[in-house]
This record gives sequence, structure tokens and C-alpha cells, in this order.
Amino acid sequence: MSEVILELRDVAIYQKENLVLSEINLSISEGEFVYLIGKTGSGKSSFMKTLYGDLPLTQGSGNIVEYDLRTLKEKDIPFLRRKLGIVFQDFKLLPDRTINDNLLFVLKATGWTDKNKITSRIDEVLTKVGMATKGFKFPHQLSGGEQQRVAIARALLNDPELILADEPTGNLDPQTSVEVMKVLQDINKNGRTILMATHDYALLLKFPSKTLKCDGSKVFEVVQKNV
Ligand SMILES: Nc1ncnc2c1ncn2[C@@H]1O[C@H](COP(=O)(O)OP(=O)(O)OP(=O)(O)O)[C@@H](O)[C@H]1O
Repeated sequence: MSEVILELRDVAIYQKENLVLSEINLSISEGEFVYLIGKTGSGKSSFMKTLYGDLPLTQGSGNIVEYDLRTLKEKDIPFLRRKLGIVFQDFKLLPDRTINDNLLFVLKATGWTDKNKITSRIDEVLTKVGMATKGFKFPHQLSGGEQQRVAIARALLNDPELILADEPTGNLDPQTSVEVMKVLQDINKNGRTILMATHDYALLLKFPSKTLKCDGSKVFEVVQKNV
């Protein structure tokens, strides 16, 4: 049995006083690739935010990469996020510095000091996403797909146990989406667990995998033909 990386029991998620999702019971094990789908406003982002500590868990119980979401303190959040690689729809690269310096910024902020190790880690993650020759460029000099690959590389820097990707292809054209998806699939094949929120049903058909759906304030697993 592979290790459980995320487990939620009887969880309800609120935005302010509004109930967004309730009675969530699910678990994700090491090595899985899981989609989270649902219409706009169905609660995908709220769900993801709860997992990385942006929305406090106030009802039910939740464990993620060995953190208890219910008792998570403000000071624990940076440490939780080191064990998670988070990828957003809008890339969130720092526009005023090169790709290498974007990655350097994260490594320094997470305690890396050895220059040789830093250089080789940056090279390693950029190679993984096929961007090894572009480290000297600024974000605006890259296409959307390339920026997203860099954002994925950044998420890999600290060897996360789980990657949370919130609409990672949301700003990309269909062909570029497939390329970014292939990068995520490769990373998953190398053993990394990935939870990806998306409303891109074409991707689901092309790369079928376990699928959770947010609908009518519930989250449930669906079989592909019912997506
Ligand atoms: N900061 C907030 N304050 C109050 N309500 C919010 C906030 N963020 C989201 N909501 C509400 O919570 C519900 C779920 O929103 P959420 O962003 O999680 O959905 P989503 O499925 O990710 O949608 P999308 O695909 O458009 O991002 C919506 O009704 C939304 O209006």
C-alpha cells in the first residue's frame, strides 16, 4: 500500500460565512495523478486554497504531507508550502528578474546557501521541464507555455511530496496546454503525486486519470464517461 499524502474527513469549506463545499471525504496516495473538475464557482480554488493553508480548515479533519490542517498555525504555513509545489494559472513569476534569479529567490528564501548546489539544482529543474537553455531570459521574453514550465520547475525546487496545480493550463492555448500537461505527466511518472484543478475537459479525455468533481457543494469521484 502506498502512503496516503492527503486525507480529508467530513470537511466543509467556507468563504466568509458562505458554505462552498461540504461532507468532503477523500484521500490521495503517493504517486497518484488526480484531477479536480467542476464549473466556475463550484469551489475548486477554495478547495486548493484550503490545502495550502490559504483558507483555514474550520470543519472536519484534514492531513496533508503530514500536516494537520485543523491545527495549522500561521508560522507553519511556509514549512507546509515547502513540502507542496504550487502552480497557478497566472504563473506568478517575478517580472523584474531572470528565470535563474526567480528560482534563486525561492531557494534563498527556503534556506539554500551553497552556491554550487544552488546552480546545479536550478539546472536540474529547468532541464526537467525542457527550459535549461532559457534561464538567462526574463519572464516577458518567454511564451505563456514556457512561463508555465518555469513555474512548474520552481514548484519542483524543494522536491515536494505533492504538487497542487490550480488551472495550470487556464491561460494557454490547446496545443500549449497539451505540452504543459506532458511535463506534468512526466513528473508524475517519476513518482510525484499531483492534484490538478482544471475545467479543460479535452485534457481529461487525452490524459485520463482519477477525477474528483465539485458539484452541488459536494466533491465526489467520477468515472470518466460521466465527466
Ligand atoms: N474571497 C472570497 N470571499 C467570498 N466569497 C468567495 C471568495 N472567493 C470565492 N468565493 C465564492 O466561493 C465560491 C467558490 O469559488 P471558487 O473560486 O472556489 O470556485 P472555482 O470552482 O475555483 O471557480 P473558478 O473556476 O471560477 O476559479 C463562489 O461562489 C465564489 O463566489
